[in-house]
Amino acid sequence: MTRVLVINSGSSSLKLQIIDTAVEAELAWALVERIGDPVGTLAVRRGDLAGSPGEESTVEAAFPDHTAALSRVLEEAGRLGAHPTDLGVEAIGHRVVHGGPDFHEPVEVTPEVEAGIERLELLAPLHNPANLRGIRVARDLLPGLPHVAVFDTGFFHTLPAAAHTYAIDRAVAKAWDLRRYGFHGTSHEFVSRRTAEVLGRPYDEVNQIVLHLGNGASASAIAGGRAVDTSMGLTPLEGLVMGTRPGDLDPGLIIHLIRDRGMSPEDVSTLLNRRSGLEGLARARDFRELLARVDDGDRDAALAYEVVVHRLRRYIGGYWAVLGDVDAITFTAGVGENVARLRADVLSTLGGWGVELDPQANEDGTGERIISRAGGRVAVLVVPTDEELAIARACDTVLGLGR
Ligand SMILES: Nc1ncnc2c1ncn2[C@@H]1O[C@H](COP(=O)(O)OP(=O)(O)O)[C@@H](O)[C@H]1O
Ligand SMILES: CC(=O)OP(=O)(O)O
Ligand SMILES: [Mg+2]
Repeated sequence: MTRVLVINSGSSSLKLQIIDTAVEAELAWALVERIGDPVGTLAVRRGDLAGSPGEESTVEAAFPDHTAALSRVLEEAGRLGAHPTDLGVEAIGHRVVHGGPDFHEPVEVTPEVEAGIERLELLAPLHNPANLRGIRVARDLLPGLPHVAVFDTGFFHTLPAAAHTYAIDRAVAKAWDLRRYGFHGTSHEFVSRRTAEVLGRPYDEVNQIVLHLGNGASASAIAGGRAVDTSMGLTPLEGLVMGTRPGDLDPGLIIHLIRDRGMSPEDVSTLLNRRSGLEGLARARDFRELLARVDDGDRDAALAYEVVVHRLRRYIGGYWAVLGDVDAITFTAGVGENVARLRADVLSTLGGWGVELDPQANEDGTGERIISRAGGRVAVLVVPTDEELAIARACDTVLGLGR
């Protein structure tokens, strides 16, 4: 039996799962949101253990920081009989967003690894500081267990040079490791492997475009199992329009704001990381709120939606040309899995390229499925991502637990 606690620490959230990797079952699950706000929420659920029904506990309270959030999760989990110690957890796996030039594969966290993750905080300010906090808090509260870091950038380590190179002075790029790294790689790999399995084809024979549309959003082009392009770059700012980030923009805009408009680099970082995307265009906190406002006739929301659709089409078209031929387009993550209307709108111009949705499968189905018309040239799928399961499997491999 191999049991792993997986921790995905966000800037203001904490997601946990205890997974039995031998049977790939989820034994417990927890989510804390709005850490640092006056009132946050916590939900803990115990899985269906040995036939006994799962139980859930929800709490509204202030969680001043990640330590407070994790200790409360452990307390509630203990009440439900789902404390990591009760469940015999042997290792803790962490999602770490930026692996920089040094980390490509999942690794056991040593003091050197921790220092490396800390050095990368500047490049992923929404993510790496929280990831590191998650590692430290978990070590304090659950001493004696090995920790494994799994990097979002790992899967994109093998991008061809043409796709990862910024066309700037090579010496500058080399001195500071400035290149496109790509993120959400754990998800793109998991989802693209599942896509091939659902289609019943060998992974290395399928050309695919994966659209991971969550709070952060990214696209990837995968040719026969190898990522050949992805939309995020040196940082998770580049590419698609996201919840609070703009995706692609002219770097001249940043120079202009700092040099001519009196903004500090810190102001610009806040603008681009927290006050752009859906939030900046329409003051929408998330995609559900955006859609509700579009339906109410809100013009800012309608424009934001159009910008999202336009950008997605541009990436799909670009990746099609990079791949030469596309077998499958797969949607995943919170928005990609749940918003049928966005999937239909984005693909509506691609009928001539052999992309045709089955409206019923798109709108009424749930979970993992093919949503294109039977017999069409290009398969379109929804595949729920499971970064936690992928991280738990990586822990097994790194620590040799399953043997
Ligand atoms: N049923 C739904 N309908 C519309 N949007 C949804 C739905 N469920 C989740 N979302 C959207 O998904 C996004 C969060 O996706 P998720 O993959 O959980 O992001 P992250 O992991 O980055 O926090 C939010 O914009 C949320 O509004
Ligand atoms: C890299 C990234 O943007 O992650 P998330 O979607 O969790 O914010
Ligand atoms: Mg996510």
